[in-house]
Amino acid sequence: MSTISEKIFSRAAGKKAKANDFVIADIDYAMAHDGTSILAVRSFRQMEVEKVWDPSRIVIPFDHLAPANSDTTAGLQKDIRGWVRQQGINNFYDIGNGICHQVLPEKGFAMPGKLIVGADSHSCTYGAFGAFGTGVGATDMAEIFASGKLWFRVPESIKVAAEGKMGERVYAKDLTLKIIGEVTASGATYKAVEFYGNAIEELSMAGRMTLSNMAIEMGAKAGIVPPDATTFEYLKDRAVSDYEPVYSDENADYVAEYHIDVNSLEPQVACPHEVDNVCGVSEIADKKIDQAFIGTCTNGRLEDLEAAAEVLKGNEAAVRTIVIPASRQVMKEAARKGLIEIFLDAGATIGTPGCGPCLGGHMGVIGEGEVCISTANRNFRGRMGTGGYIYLASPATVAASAIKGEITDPRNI
Ligand SMILES: CC(C)[C@H](C(=O)O)[C@@H](O)C(=O)O
Ligand code: SF4
Repeated sequence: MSTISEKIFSRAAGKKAKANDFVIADIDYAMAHDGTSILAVRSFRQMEVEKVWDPSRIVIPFDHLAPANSDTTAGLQKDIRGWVRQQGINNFYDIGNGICHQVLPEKGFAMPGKLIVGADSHSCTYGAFGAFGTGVGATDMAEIFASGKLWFRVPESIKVAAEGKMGERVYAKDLTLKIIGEVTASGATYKAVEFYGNAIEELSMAGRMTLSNMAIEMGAKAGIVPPDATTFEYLKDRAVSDYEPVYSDENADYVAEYHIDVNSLEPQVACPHEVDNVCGVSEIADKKIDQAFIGTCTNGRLEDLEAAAEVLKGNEAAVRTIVIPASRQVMKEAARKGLIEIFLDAGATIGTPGCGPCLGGHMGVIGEGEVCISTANRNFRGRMGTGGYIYLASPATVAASAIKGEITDPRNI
């Protein structure tokens, strides 16, 4: 009896794999972005291997400091562009294409049953497609570049079941924050979380990506949604290869189970400086903010921008508000649907698709003592600027808070 993770590792390792086994697995797709490819390529060069194992399985998006914010960054990015050309890596997505965790799914690399490894901690996002997606360090990525393989300890699994009907202006982000509050920031350390229940099944792909994206915030190695008709529909005309959906056996082993009732779930907020410091918006309403940020690999998708625009339409933001679509594709659709105009009319600033100020590099860093409400996935101390305070919430809650200049329940707009 096997879990999804055990089955994926059994295939990738070419032998039966059970939780806690050590295996050497073949990687289906490997991703490194501008931030981590620099270190991965440095290590790869030290290994004195001439050619990467398979250029068609490597994806390099530039998103973290893109466009470059300094001459140092520009030089490093120039070097990687040269390396990508020299290695014949065609899946290179330069500045403005968007955030790695949006670009890979959009381009059809995230598929059920695949083992997808990224040099970025939020590579668990690909679990939304029934893949085993996980993050590794840059030196591990260098090994993958060279051999296409990496060692793993097969994780044990946890089951999270969410049932019920979510109320108006309550979204996947609220459910995700609720789950993290219950499981805690370390409650799933090195475990694969599998998500079940009608509340998960009813989520769109965008909602599932929000959920899987934040699995790492519980310490999880992966956060997997079993693939279904919603998944297959998204992948139609998009998947870059054949794929084989993988499901857990009925009596598979889980080391823990959580049940979440979403019927009475109110919009949630994660307060500084821990992601599991979660409360209902009513408990923190009226907290003054200095900045609102809508974007990131957690909540910068079309559906997120639609939810924010619905709240912002005809209103004016009381604080500086930054909107950054997760990808060029998202931005294009947002423009076509008139969302960009709604944001501009509300006084918001629109940024180049990419990570933006999410990790405090550029495009909206906050000052000492300032408060930002953000749709991102991390509110760690200093992440968006030294001495700053970050509150995490859904795009609708961030939009409502932008209008009022204080944390606001989107159902009250
Ligand atoms: C820069 C990168 C290594 C980092 C990560 O791995 O997650 C970043 O994307 C983040 O969100 O903090
Ligand atoms: S948007 Fe934020 S969390 Fe996502 S990859 Fe970029 S920096 Fe990391």
